[in-house]
This record gives sequence, structure tokens and C-alpha cells, in this order.
Amino acid sequence: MSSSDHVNQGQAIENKELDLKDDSSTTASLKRKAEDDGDNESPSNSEKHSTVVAAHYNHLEEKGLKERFNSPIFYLRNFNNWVKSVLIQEFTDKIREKDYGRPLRVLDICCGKGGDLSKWQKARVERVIFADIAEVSVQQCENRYHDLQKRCGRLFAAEFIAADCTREKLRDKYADPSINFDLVSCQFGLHYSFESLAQARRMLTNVAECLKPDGYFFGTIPDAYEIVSRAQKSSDNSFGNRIYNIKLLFDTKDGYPLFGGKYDFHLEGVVDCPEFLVNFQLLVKLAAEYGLELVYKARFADFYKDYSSKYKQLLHRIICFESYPAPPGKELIGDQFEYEHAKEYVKNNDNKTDRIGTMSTCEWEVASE
Ligand SMILES: C[S@@+](CC[C@H](N)C(=O)[O-])C[C@H]1O[C@@H](n2cnc3c(N)ncnc32)[C@H](O)[C@@H]1O
Repeated sequence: MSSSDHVNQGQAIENKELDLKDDSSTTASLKRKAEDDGDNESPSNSEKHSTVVAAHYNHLEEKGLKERFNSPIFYLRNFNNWVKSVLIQEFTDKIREKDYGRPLRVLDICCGKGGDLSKWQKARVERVIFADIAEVSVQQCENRYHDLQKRCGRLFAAEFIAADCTREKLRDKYADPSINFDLVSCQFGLHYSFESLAQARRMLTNVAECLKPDGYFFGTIPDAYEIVSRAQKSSDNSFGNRIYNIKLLFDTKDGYPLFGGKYDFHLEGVVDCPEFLVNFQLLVKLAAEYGLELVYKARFADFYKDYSSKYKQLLHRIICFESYPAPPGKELIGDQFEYEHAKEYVKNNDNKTDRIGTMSTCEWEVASE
């Protein structure tokens, strides 16, 4: 969705009434339109959830290579990394198309342990500020940065900030508060701010107040519409499979609240804490108040369709899919019944191929929520 120089569907958003049952999305990119003055809304009094979230991420163990290979979400993680890599590449390219030599400055908000460090290195950016509420994660991010620096010599400059980005003003914490970002990235983190309007506003202020006019904000969030639909089909407001479980903590009969739509999310070995639903149309409307205009949104399945041929090699390189049927000597990550779709595909494709790359339905259910 749109600004003047992008595919123009903007009016649809502007003119529509908010409809809680309307569709939402998993990846979105917004463009900074013009300068604005930010926002001075006071922070919420309740910091309980943020403390639980920070404690959860602080206690997550760092996994070694071997553990990662044996993880039941091995392909899902790789696929999520593919989505993030493509987003980073696409938006750095967009800026460079206009201004090739521009040194790119980035804010990676809700950065975690720095899962995107090497993506920023490959994108040849000049400076990245990493911010996250979990101070242990921020420290691990900094350690990883120094390791990467040792391995590859020249690396972008970096700053590391432990802060609740839904309550604190990040600008006051930058080494240079007059810094302007070309890109702000928030991967799998923005939804934590939808606990309350004040928190969402603070987050968007942090995102937008140092973003250059024509800079981009992009991120990935769970799909509220999908989550609520799945919960409504269940008898106890919860659903999941062998790798994930979601329990909504309110009655979904009449949809979901605009803020504070809380659910417990468990993803095997990675997430186990409360999260909040994001009504996408509301996000778009709020973001507009901060000078941000939607230029693209897609659910992961559609994102894959949009970019899989352009970034096919990367899909192979970071092993986003497993071979079905499993090659001799290898086992499938899931049970046989999780590959019916792949079995059908191989059966119906006129013997063009006897093996395809795929994900188990359990992993795909998470990627599509
Ligand atoms: C699912 S992890 C994603 C980490 C990273 N962006 C990635 O893609 O690997 C979500 C991150 O959001 C952070 N987070 C949650 N609430 C936050 C808040 N209020 N302020 C800053 N970071 C927050 C968590 O600490 C966690 O590191």
C-alpha cells in the first residue's frame, strides 16, 4: 500500500471504517512521509507484562549449531530468516536506487540477541542501533557483534540499548540524539506494544521520530485475524500442534479488543510469554499520525509468492525446506501425516519430479499465523 511512488491502494485504508474481523498481516513496510513532532503520551502504569516478557527472553539459552540443526522448528526458523533477509535487502536496495552512495543508518528495534546482525553486514549498512527490553539479549547481541567483527574485519558501527521501547524515549539514549535513520526494522516485536494505546504510541514515536523523510519502517507481526479465527473454531479458545500453542485470554465471541488483546504464545524452545493482537487497520491509522504511510503488506504465503523466484538461491542456501520424501539415510522432521500436501504434489505433477522441498504442516501453521 501506498505513497505517491508506490502501488496505489492507499485510499482503501483511508476510507474504510475499522472492522475487527477484517484481515491483518504478517509483514509490513511503511514509508516516512514528512517530519512530525513525535508524541508525549505518558507511559502506562502497569509494567507487569513487559517484565514477564523481558524475563522470558533474558532466560532463553543461547543454542549451539548442533541444537539448532536438531530443533523441531529448524526449517521454520530458516524461513523466518529468509523473510527478514529479503526485507532487509529489498529496502536497502530501494534507498540505494535513489541515492547509491548514501551511508545507511538503521534502528533495529526489539533486536533480541541480534539474529539479524549478519544480514545488516551483508547489506553493507554504515551504523545500526540495536534496542531491546531484555538486557541479557542485548549483551548477547553485543558479544555476537564483536565476534562477527573479529571474523570479518570491517563491520558497521553499532550501539546497544537495553530499554522498554514501549515506555522509554529511545532518542535520549542515542550517542548522537540528532541521528537520522534510513531504515527502522522491528522483526517479530511490534505486537508487544499493543498492550495499550500509550505503549503503541511510544513505540511508534521511537520508530518514527528519527526516521528520515523517505526512510522506511518494516517489520513482521503475527496475524491477528488468523489467530482469532483459529481460536473461534476451538472449544476452549486455544489451538496449536506439536511445536506451538496459543491460548487467547479473553472471549473471542465478539472479535478482539483494539489494545490488550492478550494471548499466551508457546513456540518450542523459543517463545513462552504473553503477546498482544495487532489490528492491522488500526496500526495503519495510528502509523499515519506519525507520518508513516503503508507501502506494502503481505501474509507470509503471499510474501513467498512475491519473492521466491528473485531470492531462490537464498532459500536453498539457508535451507528453508526439507526434501520430501526424505533422501536415503535422512528422516523427516515431522510425522508422515504432516506431508500429505507434498505427497499429493509429487503424485500429481506428471512425474516431473519425484522429490520436492517443503515444510511440515506443523511448521507451516506457525508461519501462517
Ligand atoms: C520474537 S523476539 C524477536 C527478536 C529479533 N527481532 C529477531 O527477529 O530475531 C521478540 C523480541 O522483542 C523484545 N521485546 C518485547 N517487548 C519489548 C519492549 N517492550 N521493548 C523492547 N523490546 C521488546 C523481546 O525482548 C524479544 O527480544
